[in-house]
Amino acid sequence: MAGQEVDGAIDRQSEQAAMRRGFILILSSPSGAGKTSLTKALKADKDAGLEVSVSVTTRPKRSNEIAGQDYDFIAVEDFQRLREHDDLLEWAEVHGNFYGTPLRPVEKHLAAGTDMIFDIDYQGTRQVRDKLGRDVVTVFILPPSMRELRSRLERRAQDSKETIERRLENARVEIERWGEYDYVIVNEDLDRSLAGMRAILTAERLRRDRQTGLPDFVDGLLAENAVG
Ligand SMILES: Nc1ncnc2c1ncn2[C@@H]1O[C@H](COP(=O)(O)OP(=O)(O)OP(=O)(O)O)[C@@H](O)[C@H]1O
Ligand SMILES: Nc1nc2c(ncn2[C@@H]2O[C@H](COP(=O)(O)O)[C@@H](O)[C@H]2O)c(=O)[nH]1
Repeated sequence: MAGQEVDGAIDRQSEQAAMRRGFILILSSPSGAGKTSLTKALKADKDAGLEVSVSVTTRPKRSNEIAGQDYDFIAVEDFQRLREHDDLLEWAEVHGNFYGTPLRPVEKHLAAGTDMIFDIDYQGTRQVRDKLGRDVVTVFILPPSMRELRSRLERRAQDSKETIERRLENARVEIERWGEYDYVIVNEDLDRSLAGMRAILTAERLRRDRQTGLPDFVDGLLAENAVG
């Protein structure tokens, strides 16, 4: 019996040590640098423990996209309604279309202590950082070269020639925002970039101020020491 109580105390201490506040990991980059590829790879990796935010957009669906999974594709009037009702955590006009992050799922996941990943532009990143401060971790993804960026957009073969040119023209303005981010990854090799993302996740999860159970855990440790 005494042994079980001791085991129970240890279990409770482990639970306290594991308690954490959830955070939002934001990825931004010029179009084609690899945010979606990295986000999908992390989503597929159950060990990463990340919920992916599904944005709403007024952009037309690409042939390889699934509505409700890649985006919720909505009309401009519906987008305006979401904005007016404060249903978006952030929103921006990017490459001539509107994009926004629905607020409710974010509130739900963060309250449950689940970390989330956002693929959003620098304008949205500023809004989320202003609202949520230290619960936000930001990563900027750079392409290895502008030539490779163009080649990735062309190889993806999902946008018209005009759309690709417009995105490449906007790339300079976006790249110039790199200094506003906590971490920067040059996405040359996808596996190496993924390893970098996992390292960021691990380090951020170990931050002292995110481990909300630590004070009780340490109290337990010290009490144990006093007895023993
Ligand atoms: N490290 C890499 N090496 C080679 N190709 C890559 C790499 N990372 C991504 N790609 C390819 O480049 C293309 C663009 O990648 P992706 O769609 O992930 O970019 P993105 O940053 O999400 O773009 P957008 O902002 O337009 O959504 C895709 O075809 C993807 O397979
Ligand atoms: N501010 C926001 N930006 C977003 C959101 N969802 C996507 N994006 C950004 O838009 C561009 C283009 O994306 P694409 O899928 O059309 O290629 C890219 O920079 C995304 O990061 C959002 O909810 N808010």
